[in-house]
Amino acid sequence: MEPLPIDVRNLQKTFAIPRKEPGLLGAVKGLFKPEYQYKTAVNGLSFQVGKGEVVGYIGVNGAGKSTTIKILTGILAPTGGQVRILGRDPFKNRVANAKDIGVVFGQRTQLWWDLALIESLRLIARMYDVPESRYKTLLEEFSHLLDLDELLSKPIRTMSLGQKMRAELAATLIHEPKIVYLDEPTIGLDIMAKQRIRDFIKKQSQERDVTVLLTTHDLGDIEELCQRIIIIDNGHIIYDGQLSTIKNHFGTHRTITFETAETLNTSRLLLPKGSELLSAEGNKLVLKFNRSEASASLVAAQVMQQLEVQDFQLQEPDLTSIISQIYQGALHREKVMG
Ligand SMILES: Nc1ncnc2c1ncn2[C@@H]1O[C@H](COP(=O)(O)OP(=O)(O)OP(=O)(O)O)[C@@H](O)[C@H]1O
Repeated sequence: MEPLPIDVRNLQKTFAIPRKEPGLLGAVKGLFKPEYQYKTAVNGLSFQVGKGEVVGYIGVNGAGKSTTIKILTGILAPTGGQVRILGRDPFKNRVANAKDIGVVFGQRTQLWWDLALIESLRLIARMYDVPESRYKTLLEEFSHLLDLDELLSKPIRTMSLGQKMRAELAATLIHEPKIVYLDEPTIGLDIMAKQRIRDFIKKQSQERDVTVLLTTHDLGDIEELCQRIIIIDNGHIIYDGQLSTIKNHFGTHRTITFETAETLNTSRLLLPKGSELLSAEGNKLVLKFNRSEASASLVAAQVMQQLEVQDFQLQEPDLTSIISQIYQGALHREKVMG
């Protein structure tokens, strides 16, 4: 049986930070008899990620996300528990592990600043022993998907943020890693650039079975790419499960927008049970309803009995507000099944 891409059991990382007394005397004392204070960044994490899965790894600043990624990529050694990446210990087998993984840190580049992108890509392909013909095929594919044609001859230092990120993704995937860790891949980008990057990531996971662990504060990334999310808080996992479960549980209200044939006169409109009027302007009517009291089909049917409706749309609950409720402790107050 193939080993799991990511297998984390009871992972723990405690940093020992030297405590320094003030002044020169303190510095000298610290040299001979250092005292430490301890910070546990991750505490008892367990999760597994399968082949081709795209998992959103989210939490507030300082929750422990970067520490986890650093351990999974083999940069840091854990202080407790066990990590296996494709069956290996990533810290003890850093070289072998590096061949199978790709890492993108949103604000840092791993490319050579002064080299043209094409030269960086060629170097990386050579470092990883990518066969020439395979390299050519991938370069062509990535150029098309990430619109790299005009960038290939440009040095990284002359690129805009969005161009750099496209270059970075190409460089990360040119050796066809099985697992990719993406830390804020769309940070600071405009909507078009974000979309291109999300499409690229989606394609890599769907067509090449690349496993993706995605750290982001951009819930649009999560919404478009992840079916499953892991939420981490203060070093602990507080939720690991389907995004849809969280949405259904916390998104108690939905909105439904109707377009009517004639200009609205709401004075005689009888609002369906469990719904309230959000707005009525021209021929657009927006109602909000509580999902535990009414269903979309009932609300729609009752409105359509009274008005000539040409079209209507149901809006999904807004993920941003749901996640912020969870960050504020909503999960501690309720039990949600993953
Ligand atoms: N090298 C270190 N030495 C001491 N403490 C550290 C170290 N690295 C991280 N920490 C602490 O561990 C905790 C978790 O940090 P981590 O960077 O993993 O969080 P994060 O979820 O990635 O946050 P962000 O979203 O801000 O990147 C924080 O309290 C942080 O201060």
